[in-house]
Amino acid sequence: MGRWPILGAEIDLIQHNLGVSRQMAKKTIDQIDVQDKTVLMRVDFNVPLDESLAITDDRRIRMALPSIKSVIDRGGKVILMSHLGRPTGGEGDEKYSLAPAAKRLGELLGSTVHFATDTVGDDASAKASSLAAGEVLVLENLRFNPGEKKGDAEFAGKLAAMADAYCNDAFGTCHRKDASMVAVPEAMAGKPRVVGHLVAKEIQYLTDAISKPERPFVAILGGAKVSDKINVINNLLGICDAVLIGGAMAYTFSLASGGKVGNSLVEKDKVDLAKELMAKGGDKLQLPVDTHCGDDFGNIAGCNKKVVAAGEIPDDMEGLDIGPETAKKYADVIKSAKTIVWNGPMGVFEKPPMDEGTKAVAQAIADGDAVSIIGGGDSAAAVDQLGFADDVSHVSTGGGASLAMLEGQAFAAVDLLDEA
Ligand SMILES: Nc1ncnc2c1ncn2[C@@H]1O[C@H](COP(=O)(O)OP(=O)(O)OP(=O)(O)O)[C@@H](O)[C@H]1O
Ligand SMILES: O=C(O)[C@H](O)COP(=O)(O)O
Ligand SMILES: [Mg+2]
Repeated sequence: MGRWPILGAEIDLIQHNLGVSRQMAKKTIDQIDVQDKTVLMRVDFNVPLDESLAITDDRRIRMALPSIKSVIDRGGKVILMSHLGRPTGGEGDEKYSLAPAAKRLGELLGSTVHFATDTVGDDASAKASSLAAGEVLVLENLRFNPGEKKGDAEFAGKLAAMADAYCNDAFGTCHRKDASMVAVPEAMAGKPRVVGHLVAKEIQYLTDAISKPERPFVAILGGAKVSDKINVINNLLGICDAVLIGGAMAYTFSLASGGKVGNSLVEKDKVDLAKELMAKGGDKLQLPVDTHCGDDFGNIAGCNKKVVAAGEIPDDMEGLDIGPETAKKYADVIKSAKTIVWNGPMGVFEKPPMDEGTKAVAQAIADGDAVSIIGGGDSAAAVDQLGFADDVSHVSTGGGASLAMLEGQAFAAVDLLDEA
């Protein structure tokens, strides 16, 4: 691991962008008068749920508490809005309800939290207008309304009309331009539009940590959102010294190098991009050398499983984790790093033994002495569940959002808010 090339121009660009769009001080929720006022607060309650719809990691809810308390403790009313998952508008969407998140919030606050079964319909309007000072209402999943993803102005106008002020405390969603992130605050021009504690804290931490990273700077990328996150690799190659690939992302690369991927999750339309990235990345882009695969995703504990060389996954099997050789190879790189950004588990960590790759990476971070930032709903759940949360420097609530920051992307959802 002797070579750590740095592309100075790309670093300058990132630092420039971080400097311009992140360090502009925004007005915070604590700085506005909320007594008897209604605050419409966008939070990211997109929490991981198990098959019985129990929340497996409530970090995103806990991290929103300071902003919610800031309003209710000062005699204000809070209407919370969030998305959960990616409902398609068809059968089975019930599993994306925010009802479990509203219930958990009530437990954490130790008070009744009202829940509306719609977002801009009769139930939401009735419950919003009867809200008393110090009370909280959670609206149903914003993405049940197609207007949310489309940034629809009419949908946004109805949400905006419910409140006297807007607060963005949804760090995990700050890279999105959904209606609740951009069109709603736009529709509330003239009323206070502020950031919450979580957004302020995350942006500050990530700006400080990644604007001048101590080197070697290693990025670890995995998880399931391949088409969302594969594009970021191009930029990561410019600013990091090594980029380690795991999770489902790995199989698109395998396909690009002519390997056999069986039934693995792949994005065929990203194969050309994967080829370009491999050519650009050279040794810096590190791919798995072996894969732990299985023949039944629905029954991982009981199915046939075996470790094969990367690119040799049998036709009736799928890749579910990095193999032990890859874990060892990645652990060596991680232990010599000084800054680490990790988004996306190395495998299906929810189902042992496919948690082994993720565990090995987490252990290597714990054994090393790098500043480590783990981002993402499921990645945060993984480090918590595997017992490593205290060994990382910062567990960010944003996966895609922290990667977007790393790219130096501007957040329209933050830029349009009031300045302090
Ligand atoms: N080989 C694989 N095949 C299928 N799913 C995988 C594989 N490896 C990891 N996963 C799944 O990826 C999911 C997490 O990916 P995701 O990209 O959502 O990460 P995240 O940390 O939640 O980031 P974000 O906050 O951006 O969603 C986990 O549920 C895990 O089971
Ligand atoms: O989990 C996340 O990264 C955020 O909640 C955003 O979700 P999305 O990727 O579905 O927009
Ligand atoms: Mg996720």
